[in-house]
Amino acid sequence: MPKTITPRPRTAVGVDGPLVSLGALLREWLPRQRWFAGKDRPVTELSVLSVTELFPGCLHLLVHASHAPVPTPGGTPPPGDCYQLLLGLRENPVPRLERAYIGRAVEGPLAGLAVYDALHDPRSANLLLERLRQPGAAGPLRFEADPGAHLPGGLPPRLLDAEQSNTSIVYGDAYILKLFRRIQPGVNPDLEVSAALAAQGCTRVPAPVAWFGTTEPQPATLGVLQPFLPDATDGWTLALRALAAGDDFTGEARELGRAMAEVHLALAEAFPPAGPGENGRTAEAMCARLDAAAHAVPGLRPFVPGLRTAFGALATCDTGPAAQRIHGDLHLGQVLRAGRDWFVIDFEGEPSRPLSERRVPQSPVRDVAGMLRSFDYAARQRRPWRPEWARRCREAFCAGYAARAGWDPRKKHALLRAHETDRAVYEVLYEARHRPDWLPVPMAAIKRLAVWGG
Ligand SMILES: Nc1ncnc2c1ncn2[C@@H]1O[C@H](COP(=O)(O)OP(=O)(O)O)[C@@H](O)[C@H]1O
Ligand SMILES: O=P(O)(O)O[C@H]1O[C@H](CO)[C@@H](O[C@H]2O[C@H](CO)[C@@H](O)[C@H](O)[C@H]2O)[C@H](O)[C@H]1O
Repeated sequence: MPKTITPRPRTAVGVDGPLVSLGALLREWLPRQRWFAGKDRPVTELSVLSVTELFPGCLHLLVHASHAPVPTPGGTPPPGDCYQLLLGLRENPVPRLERAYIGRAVEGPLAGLAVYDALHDPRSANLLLERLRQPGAAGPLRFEADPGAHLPGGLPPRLLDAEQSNTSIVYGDAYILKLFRRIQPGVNPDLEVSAALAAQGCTRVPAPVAWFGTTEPQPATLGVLQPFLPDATDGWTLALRALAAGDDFTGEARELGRAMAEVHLALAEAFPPAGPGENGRTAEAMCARLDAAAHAVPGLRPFVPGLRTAFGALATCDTGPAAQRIHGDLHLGQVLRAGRDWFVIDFEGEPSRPLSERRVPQSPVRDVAGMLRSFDYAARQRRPWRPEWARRCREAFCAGYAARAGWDPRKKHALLRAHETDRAVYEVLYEARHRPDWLPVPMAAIKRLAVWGG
């Protein structure tokens, strides 16, 4: 069962804690947030795991949202998730913070105060940067910085309003702070991997300059500050632009393949290799994920037998490239092009998987499959959809990858197909939960992948 930070007894909001007043507000507000993972299951209880006054008028909270357990094949989903919140408290709602307004506390010691998401407030964002500039402790929170980094103060903050799994603030177009929203115990691979790659001398990944975490109720990473690439455009935007203009994207795709191979080589240097992947175990895990996804998304059920053949073929094929640390959630939105160079960001892995699982070495083919799926997503953004455009980008990406990695993903047919299928299954679940309008995109791939040879 995925690990999550779980509540201790007697701290439940609405029981007798000092935050008695926030329970009702958060219960209504949390499920509406893009980053809230349990949208498909009602919240049965909210508990406050830790509260720290970060500065006057700003509370840092770790909150656990419990859900009624739903038995599914492949395991019971976690009873809930832990989320990081920064809450601003003011006497009166501030008009310019209207979008961030959560509500007015009606009971308890905070009664009468206006409560809002403090990350929208430039004053709180500034104070947070100041905290990162001065490493040290605040209650259970620990702020740390790269000793070689000299962070300037007074950089104007700007909240990114991209649809994200987390929340990011850009400071003066020089740094970007990502606050993880869904918190699991342990070091977050986004910090762990980017720090290891920086130590390795890999310049394709922005190196962390400061970060913070908590020691309670269990050690966990809460946020990472990295250099911001001001003139960068993400691969998704570039791909859609090329499609709209009828432009070829194969040159970019080839370069991207090369860049990704370089990152994989650096990752293999930075973390001990794990030996040949065990395809049988990987196939079993893929089958279990398929069953769980089909349980949650009925539209997937007719395709299960066909999809299983891809996993069956994996179980009996050659081992393939050694398992190693990988990106884990690679798609066009995770790569940035600045000038002629591609950079790779967000090494967090698939947000719905337990951290421990995301840190396990996996086949690099998984990342290749993620990017191939992304070309398909992009090509389906236009009508009529452009299968030829996607096919050529996929070829070019693999060719660029092969030129640098020394092995060609196209020659690992069964491995690639199984990982692409597993990734499409993940996408079906992701879209069903977060963006039901997008569900037809991965479902189209599912229909294709369920037919052997398709
Ligand atoms: N170092 C950076 N430089 C420029 N833009 C960045 C950088 N890091 C992230 N971004 C922008 O922020 C967006 C969200 O970042 P990401 O790490 O993918 O967050 P999430 O995990 O919430 O999806 C990216 O799509 C990109 O546009
Ligand atoms: O960027 P995140 O780490 O939050 O990743 C999650 O959200 C992505 C969408 O924003 C999702 O990616 C899927 O949609 C993309 C287009 O928006 C497409 O390029 C990807 O190929 C597709 O997987 C990702 O799966 C999810 O983990």
